[in-house]
Amino acid sequence: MQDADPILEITDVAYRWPGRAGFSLTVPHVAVAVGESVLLLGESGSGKSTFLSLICGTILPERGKVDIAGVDITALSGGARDKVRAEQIGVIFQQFNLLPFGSVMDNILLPLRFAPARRKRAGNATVEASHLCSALGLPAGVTSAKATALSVGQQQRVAVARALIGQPPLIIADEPTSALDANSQIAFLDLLFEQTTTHNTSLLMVSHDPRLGERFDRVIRMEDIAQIERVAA
Ligand SMILES: Nc1ncnc2c1ncn2[C@@H]1O[C@H](COP(=O)(O)OP(=O)(O)OP(=O)(O)O)[C@@H](O)[C@H]1O
Repeated sequence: MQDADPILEITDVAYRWPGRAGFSLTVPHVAVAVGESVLLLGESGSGKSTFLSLICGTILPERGKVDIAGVDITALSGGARDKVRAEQIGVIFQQFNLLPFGSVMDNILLPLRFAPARRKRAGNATVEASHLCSALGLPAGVTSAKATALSVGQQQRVAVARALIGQPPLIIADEPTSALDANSQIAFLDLLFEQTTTHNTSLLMVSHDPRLGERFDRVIRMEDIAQIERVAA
C-alpha cells in the first residue's frame, strides 16, 4: 500500500530575517504525515517560531518549497496563502491571541470567516462550536462570555476550539502548554489528542519540554532538521 501524501512537506527551505538581527535558517527536508503527531523541540532562539511562520505562510522563504496538502504555498499570492492557511491549518499560539472584546463564540467562529470549505465542514457552526466547548470541558453557557473574562486554562481551551473548528487537517501549536502547571499540561494534551485522534488530524507542536515527547508519534529537534546561523550585527 502506498502512503498518502504528507499534509506538510518542507523541501530545501532557506530564510533570513531582514535587518541587523542576522538570523538565518535552512531546512533541507521535513514532512508530517496525515494523522501524525510530531513534537518539535529546540532551545530558545533556535528558530522554532520562525519555522512555524514559514509553514503558516506568514513569512516567505528565499528559496524552497512549503507544501500544505499538496499545494506549494510559496508559489501563491499573499491572499491565496491566507486562504490555504485558513482552510488547512488550525493555529494555537503561545499567547492564544484571542480577540479581547469578542465573545467566546466570536473567537471560535473567526477562522471560518475566511474559509468557505472549512465553514461547510463545520455544518451548523454555532452548534459545532458549542459541542467543541463541551468536549473541551468548558462550562455550559460559556460561549456568550467575553473571552478575556475566562481563566488562562479556559482561554486556552477556547484557542483549541478555534483551531479545531471545521476540522482543518493540520494543527500547529506554538508552546501551548507554557502558561500551564504540570497537571493542567497533562489535561490539556489529553484533550488535544482526544480531538486530533478522533478526526485523524495531524499535529505539529513546538515545546521546550522533552518530557512531552512520549505522547507523540515522533519527536524532531531543531538542531537535527535545520542549520541556523547567527551573524553578529
Ligand atoms: N520579527 C522578527 N524580526 C527580526 N528577527 C526576528 C524576528 N523574529 C525572530 N527573529 C530572529 O530569529 C531568531 C529566532 O527566533 P524564534 O522566535 O524563531 O526562535 P524560537 O526557537 O521560537 O525561540 P523561543 O523558544 O524563545 O520562542 C531570533 O533570535 C531573532 O534574531
